Amino acid sequence: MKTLSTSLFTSFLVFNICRNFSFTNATHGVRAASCCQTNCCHGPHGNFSFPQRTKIGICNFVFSKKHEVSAHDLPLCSGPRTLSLTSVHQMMLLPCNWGTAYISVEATISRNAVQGLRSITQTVGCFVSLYIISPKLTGLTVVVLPCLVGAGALIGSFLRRLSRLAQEQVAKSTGVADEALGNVRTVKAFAMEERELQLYAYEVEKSCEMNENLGTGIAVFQGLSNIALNCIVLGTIFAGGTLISSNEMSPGDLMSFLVASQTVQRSLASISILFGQMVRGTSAGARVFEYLSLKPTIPLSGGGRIPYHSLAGRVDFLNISFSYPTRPGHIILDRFNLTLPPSKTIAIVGESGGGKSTVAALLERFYDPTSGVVMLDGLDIRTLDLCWLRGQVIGFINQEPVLFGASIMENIRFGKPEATDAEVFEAAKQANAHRFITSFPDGYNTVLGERGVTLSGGQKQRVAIARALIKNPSILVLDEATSALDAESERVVQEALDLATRGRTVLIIAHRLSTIQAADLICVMSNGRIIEAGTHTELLGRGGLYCDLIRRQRAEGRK
Ligand SMILES: Nc1ncnc2c1ncn2[C@@H]1O[C@H](COP(=O)(O)OP(=O)(O)OP(=O)(O)O)[C@@H](O)[C@H]1O
Repeated sequence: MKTLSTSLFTSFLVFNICRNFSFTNATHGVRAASCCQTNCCHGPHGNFSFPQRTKIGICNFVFSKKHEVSAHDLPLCSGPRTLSLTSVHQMMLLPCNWGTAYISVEATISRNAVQGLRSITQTVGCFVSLYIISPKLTGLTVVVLPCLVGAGALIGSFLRRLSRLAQEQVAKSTGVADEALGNVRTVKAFAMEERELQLYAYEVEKSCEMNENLGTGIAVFQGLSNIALNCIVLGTIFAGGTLISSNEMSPGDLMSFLVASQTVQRSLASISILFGQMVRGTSAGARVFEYLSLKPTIPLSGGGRIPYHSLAGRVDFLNISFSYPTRPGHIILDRFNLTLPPSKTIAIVGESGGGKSTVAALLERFYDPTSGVVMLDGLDIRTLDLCWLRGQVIGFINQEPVLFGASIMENIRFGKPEATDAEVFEAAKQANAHRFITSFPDGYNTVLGERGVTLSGGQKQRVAIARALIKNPSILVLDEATSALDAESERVVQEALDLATRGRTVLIIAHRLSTIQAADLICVMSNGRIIEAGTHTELLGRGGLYCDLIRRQRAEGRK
C-alpha cells in the first residue's frame, strides 16, 4: 500500500510539474505569434477575435462545436468574430493574408502540443510508478514498446504521404473550379458548362476518395494501436501471474501495476488520436509553410535608385541570351542587342513567337537573362531596386489589360496609390478616358465588374493607359496595346497613346505595322535576333522582311 501511494504521489507530482510547464509555454507561443503577425486579438481559452473586415487566409478548420462558423463565411466576415480553434484538418490558402494563416497554424500546433505534452507527461509519470512497483514487469513492457513505436512510425510516414496526396488533389479540384469561374465567358461561349462541371465533379470525387482512404488509414492505425495496447495488458497479466507464483510480486502490486498501465494505455491512445490529427494538420501546414518560405528568385526591394531629375531613360540590351526556366533548351533570345535612346520611340516587329514580348519581360525584370545584361542609364538593372523600377520608372500596357472589380477611380489610382483626385482626372484626360468616364451616371465612382467586364475593350485599354500614366513613367512599354481593338477603338486609343508617349522612352511591340510607322527606329526580329533596323522609309527601301510583312498585312486587309 505504501509503495502504491508513494508511486501515485510521484507520478502526480511529475505529471503536474510537466503539465503546468507545457501550458505556460504554449500560451506564450500563441500570444507572441498573434501580436507580431496581425492585429487580431487573443481571447481566453485559445479564442481569437478578428477585427472588422480582417481577411482570413485559411478555411476548413475544425471548430469547436460551441462556435461553429461556416468555412465559407470566413474570407468575407464583416464583424468581429470569435473563433475557437481546436485543430486543423484541411487548409486552403486564399490569396490574401499570409500572416493570419501563420498564426492559425501556430495556434493549432501549440494547442495540439499542449494535449500531446499532457499525454506524454502522464505516460512518463506512470512509467515511474510502474518501475517502482515492479522493475521486471516494467522492463518487459519497455522491451515491447519500441517495436510498437517503430511500427507506428512506419505507418505514420505512409499516412503522411497519403495526406499530402489528398491535399494536392484538393488543390487541383479548387484550381479546376477557379479556372472555370475565371473564364466563365469562354466556357459559356463554347457551351462547355456541363463538361467543366463533370471535370470538377471528377476531381472532387477523387479528392473525397483520397480523403476517405486517409480516414480509413488513420482508423486502421488507431485500431491497431488499441489491439497492440490490449495485447500488452494481457501480456502483463500473464507475466504478473508468473511473478506472483514465484513470490516476486504480490497480487496488490499487480493490481496497482494494471491500474497505472491502464493510464498509460489511455494516454497512448490519446497520443495516437492526436497523431492522426497532426498527420492531417502538419501536411496541410507543410503546404502553407512551403509557400511562406518560398524566396523570390528576383528580390522585390533593395538595390539602387536613380534620382528622378537625373533619370534619362536610356535602355541597353547587351548581348542577351535567354531561355524560359520551364524550357531551358529552347533559346528565345540569342545574343540580342538593342538600344532605346532617351525620349525616342523604338518599335519591335516580327513573326509571331519571335521573342518580342520576351524583350519587354526582361526589361520589366519578370525574368533575368541567361547571359548578357540589361542596362538603365548605364546601370545593370539587377543592381536597381525592383519596386522602384516597376512602380515608378516603367509603365507597362499590354493587349489585355486586367482591371479590378473596384471603382474606376481606384483602378487608375492603382498606378500611384497616393495620387490625388486631380492627378487621377489628369491621367484620365491624357489617356482619352475622361469623357467616357464622366458620361457614366456614377462617373469615376462607377464600380467595374470583376476584371473590368463592364467596360468595352477600348474603354478598358484607356483606363489601363491612365493607370500607367499616373505614375509619370520615364519608360513606356506598349505590348500589342491596340491589337485587340476594332478600327474605331484603335483610333481613339492610338490618339491617347500618341499623347502619352511624348517625352518618354517608348518600346512598342506591334503586329499592326500601320501603328508604328512614325517610330524613330523599327527593329525586325527573327529567331531571337534583330535582323533589320531603320525607319519605316529606310526599311521599305531595303525590300527585306519588313517589306514582306507589310505586303502580307495589306493582302490580308484586302481579303
Ligand atoms: N512563360 C513562358 N514559358 C515558356 N516559354 C514561353 C513563355 N512565354 C513565351 N514562351 C515562348 O517564347 C517564345 C517567344 O514568345 P514571345 O511571347 O516573346 O513571342 P512574340 O514574338 O511576342 O509572339 P507574339 O507576336 O505572338 O506575341 C515562344 O516560342 C513562346 O512559346
